[in-house]
Amino acid sequence: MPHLYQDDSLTLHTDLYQINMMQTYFELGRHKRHAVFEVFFRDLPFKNGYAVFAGLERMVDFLQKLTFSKSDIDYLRELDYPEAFLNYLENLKFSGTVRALKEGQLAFANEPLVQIEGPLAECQLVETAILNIINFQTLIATKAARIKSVIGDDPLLEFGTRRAQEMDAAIWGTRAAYIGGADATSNVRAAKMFGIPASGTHAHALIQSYGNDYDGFKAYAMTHKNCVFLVDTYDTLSSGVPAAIKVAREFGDQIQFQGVRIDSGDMAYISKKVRQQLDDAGFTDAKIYASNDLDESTILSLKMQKAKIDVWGVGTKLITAYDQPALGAVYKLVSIEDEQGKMRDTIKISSNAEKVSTPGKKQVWRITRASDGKSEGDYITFDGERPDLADEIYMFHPTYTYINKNVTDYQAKALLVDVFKSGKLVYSLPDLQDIKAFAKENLFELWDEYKRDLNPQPYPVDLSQDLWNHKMRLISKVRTQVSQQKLN
Ligand SMILES: Nc1ncnc2c1ncn2[C@@H]1O[C@H](COP(=O)(O)OP(=O)(O)OP(=O)(O)O)[C@@H](O)[C@H]1O
Ligand SMILES: O=P(O)(O)OC[C@H]1O[C@H](OP(=O)(O)OP(=O)(O)O)[C@H](O)[C@@H]1O
Ligand SMILES: O=C(O)c1cccnc1
Repeated sequence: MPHLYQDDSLTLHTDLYQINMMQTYFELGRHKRHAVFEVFFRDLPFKNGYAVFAGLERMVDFLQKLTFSKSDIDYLRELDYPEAFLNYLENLKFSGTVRALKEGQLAFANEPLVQIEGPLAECQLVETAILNIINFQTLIATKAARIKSVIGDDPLLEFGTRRAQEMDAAIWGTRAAYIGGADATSNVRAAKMFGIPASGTHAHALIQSYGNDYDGFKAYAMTHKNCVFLVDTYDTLSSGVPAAIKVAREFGDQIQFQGVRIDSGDMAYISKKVRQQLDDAGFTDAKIYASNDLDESTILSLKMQKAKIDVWGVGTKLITAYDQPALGAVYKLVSIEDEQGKMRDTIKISSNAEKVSTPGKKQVWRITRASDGKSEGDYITFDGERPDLADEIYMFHPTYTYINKNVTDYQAKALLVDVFKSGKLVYSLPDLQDIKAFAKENLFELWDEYKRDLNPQPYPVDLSQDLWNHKMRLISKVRTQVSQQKLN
């Protein structure tokens, strides 16, 4: 086992280079300069049309508890950081201001999801953990939403813990999956911690230990009221389902025969046969559960084949975000206090147009039509611009500016909400059930074209005219400065 410290903290859950930069800032008297960083991703995960933002609650907890413990400082001393710097770290608490999307909010590429401002060194320290949390949880919430979008109203059970990237990922991934669309989880600890419905059937081992389906189901029925029997251990149609029916008949009202689970084979063919067998036996209410490497494409295919599946158990491909292991959200400096105490907006230029950052402290607005609440797109402004008070806005594509429209009769909703003000938590964290309901509600705002799993239309994320002008000015200013710079 690794060293376990009595005073373990998550504060060192950062990359060494953050501490190194903090040291530079500290020793050169720059650590208290006011800075603004923003978190955003450049590409939506899974080629989906939207992402479901998740991770805020854990991020808040992390920031609230941000202090270097004695053993943290001792460890940094071993790494040879100077005493004056260690003294500074010893007294450090998060004193910054944070705005973020609410959990469950729909998010799109190139818009700020989280905005952290405060003393430069503090903002730098927290980058790694914030990205770690937001990237993972947003990824899993989005994957769950994709899966749920093909499942519709049928229950989606999250079964992934055994295949997750270790324990933390199973726990927080389960929470994120619940926000995005899962209805219950097999992970008992996650269910207990977050108030997620716990759900489960039984494994093949139970049947194997009794040697046949009938004895296995009977044993389970003797010890449980609610029964879902796993019918594919030996032969689903000739043994599993007939044995489940026999036990259900024998136990009658003593149990609630909820249904059967199939976990192998051609699930379209088998589920139809199973449905027939259950119906013929009079168990028309018994549900058919399915699991086995399911994801949105196999589920969609099974739906198209009219598989008779009522409840979907999804593990590996959900909890590991199988087809895309990471979301690439980044944390970029957008504004910094200069020598004169004035804020100076910063930009990062790249030969790749998509990678040029948008300078300045911003706000994101969701523009919806007043008539039906459908979204026209997102509109990024300088903080302080008020599109919600205007009668008309001009929305244009930030690269292909000839794609544009004037929007009237709209509502503009500011998406970044206050979370911390000067280190003090000012946001009351919603209940998980409310977050889940909020995520579902948000989807109603999106046109179906943006929601389809395959090749969705790109959702407009536009800059206000002022912000766009500012970005263009800064690009040419920085280019001029770089070309005039004499390095030798
Ligand atoms: N009718 C179907 N249409 C499309 N995909 C299906 C259908 N039936 C099953 N599948 C999927 O095909 C894959 C079959 O995988 P696999 O060959 O591992 O299963 P199996 O051999 O039936 O069971 P086991 O897991 O015991 O090896 C799974 O991902 C399953 O979800
Ligand atoms: O396929 P997933 O989407 O990851 O769903 C979870 C899987 O975990 C279980 O299988 P496992 O082989 O671990 O155990 P079991 O078959 O003995 O239940 C279960 O039967 C599912 O097949
Ligand atoms: O309850 C189940 O059926 C279950 C739980 C975890 C993994 N696979 C199946």
